[in-house]
Amino acid sequence: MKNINPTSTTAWQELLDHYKTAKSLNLKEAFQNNKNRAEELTLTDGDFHVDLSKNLITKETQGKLVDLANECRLSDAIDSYFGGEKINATENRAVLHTALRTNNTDSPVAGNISAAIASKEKMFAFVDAVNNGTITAANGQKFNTVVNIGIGGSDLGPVMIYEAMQAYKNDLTLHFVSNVEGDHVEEVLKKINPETTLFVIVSKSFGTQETLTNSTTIRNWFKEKVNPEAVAQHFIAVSSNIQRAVDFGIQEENIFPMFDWVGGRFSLWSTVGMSVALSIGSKNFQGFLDGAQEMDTHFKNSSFDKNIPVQLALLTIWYNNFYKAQSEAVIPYTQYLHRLPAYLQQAIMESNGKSVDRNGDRVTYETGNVVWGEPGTNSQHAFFQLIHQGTKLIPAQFIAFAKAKYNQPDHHNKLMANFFAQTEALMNGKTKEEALKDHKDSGKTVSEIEHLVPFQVFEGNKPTTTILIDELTPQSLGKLVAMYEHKIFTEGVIWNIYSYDQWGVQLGKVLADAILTDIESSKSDGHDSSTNALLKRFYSRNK
Ligand SMILES: O=P(O)(O)OC[C@H]1O[C@](O)(CO)[C@@H](O)[C@@H]1O
Repeated sequence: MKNINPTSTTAWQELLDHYKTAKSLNLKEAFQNNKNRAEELTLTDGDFHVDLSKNLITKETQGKLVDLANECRLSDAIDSYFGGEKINATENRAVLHTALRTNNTDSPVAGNISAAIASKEKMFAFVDAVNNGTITAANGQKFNTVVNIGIGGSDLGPVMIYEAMQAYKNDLTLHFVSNVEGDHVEEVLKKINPETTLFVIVSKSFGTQETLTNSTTIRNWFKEKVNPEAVAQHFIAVSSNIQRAVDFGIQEENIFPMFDWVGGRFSLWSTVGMSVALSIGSKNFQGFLDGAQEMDTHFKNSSFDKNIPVQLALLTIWYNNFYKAQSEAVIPYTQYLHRLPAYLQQAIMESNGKSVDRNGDRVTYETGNVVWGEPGTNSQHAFFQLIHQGTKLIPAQFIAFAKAKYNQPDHHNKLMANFFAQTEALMNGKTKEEALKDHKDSGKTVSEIEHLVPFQVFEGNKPTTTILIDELTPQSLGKLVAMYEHKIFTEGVIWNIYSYDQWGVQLGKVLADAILTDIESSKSDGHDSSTNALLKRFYSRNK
């Protein structure tokens, strides 16, 4: 991929100029002045309807942002991405999670795709055998519980999908142990019957402190509760480090390989999805992969002005680098997606939280957007106040599904009414005149009304993107997640950063190991005075 500093492009300079006038865009007026605005700024792809029209852009802004993508050679970068070039340059690896969801071996990465298909088939054979009772617990009973032991990409993706796919799950109950906190593991062990539980250790490296600590604790507990011989039937592993998994005591046939060309936070399509596949079955898991493939095709083949991930990425760049917005919100209007923001936090912030460009130089512009969110309508009763009336600009993506899973029209209509009302209200705000009108016949005095009205005026003009999808299914979920993956990729290309390493996280791991050695010998004098004092306090109170 070419290393192009985005700020040195003509398009960037033109966007800076354009911003000077564009920043006074009033959305309400823009809609009044152009009856076709919604149509002109809406993108569709099958079951996805993505309305960008309530954003602080015009067709001209969109054109200039597309120029930026072209100058940053996004097309070439997409070819390198799908073509298996080692775009994770600092780790000398290709980035081929897209190869996990295609059956088309007529591709420059046919070898990777064939390996992915073989690994998927092994996973599906296991899943089917557990689900139909061919593979059983050591006592011959059917497994009724699965515990996924993993962290980061080996946890957040599977949890998010499991929660999202509740309407598709079979009678297996899943639990997730991720945090190294002993209380987390204890709380899960309290709930399960080891005799009928399958433990899935998920660790690409099989070297992550949290996962190995939890796995060891659970294995010891299991040996005591059941018997040591039964470990072979109750513990399986997903890893790219087969030897370490074998050394841990997993039978080689029960190790499901991962590939080094799939990054942890993009691995939910691989054998990392084992627990989820067990719970929703291989057919639904295949639907999830098929949906992602649909988005891959859309991303590869659509022109940038009609390309959903590209347009979403360009909006992030517009707000982040020109409006200087500090964060963006993702608000799914369904409880099923309550873990989507947490999942996206890793995918987005671990990928694009970088301050060094591809030449190894400190960037001179903002990268990596902060992302956060919670489901609507709950979030309306929590942080929406700040989006409506705070001082910060928080562009928000609103996601909803036209069709609900259960026939509860009263609930669904109310949910959707809120979904539509919020983006409209964020855009329109409330003028002084409208606020005054609300007090008509209220019985309040003029001075009481005048005192209240300034607090009840909303500036409006708050940007939102509406993503309306037909229905939450394995297919549409896969498509949605892939949409964000390609958005992340596009942002990384334009910011000229490496999106697929995570050296900052590695540093945290090393530092924690060093302090652990101190804690194990109750040492508290090797650090700064704050850390030394905190360690002392910890020793004195942890009794
Ligand atoms: O699957 P592993 O190797 O245990 O790693 C877990 C997670 O740790 C990280 O390396 C850093 O948090 C993630 O990228 C990864 O998903």
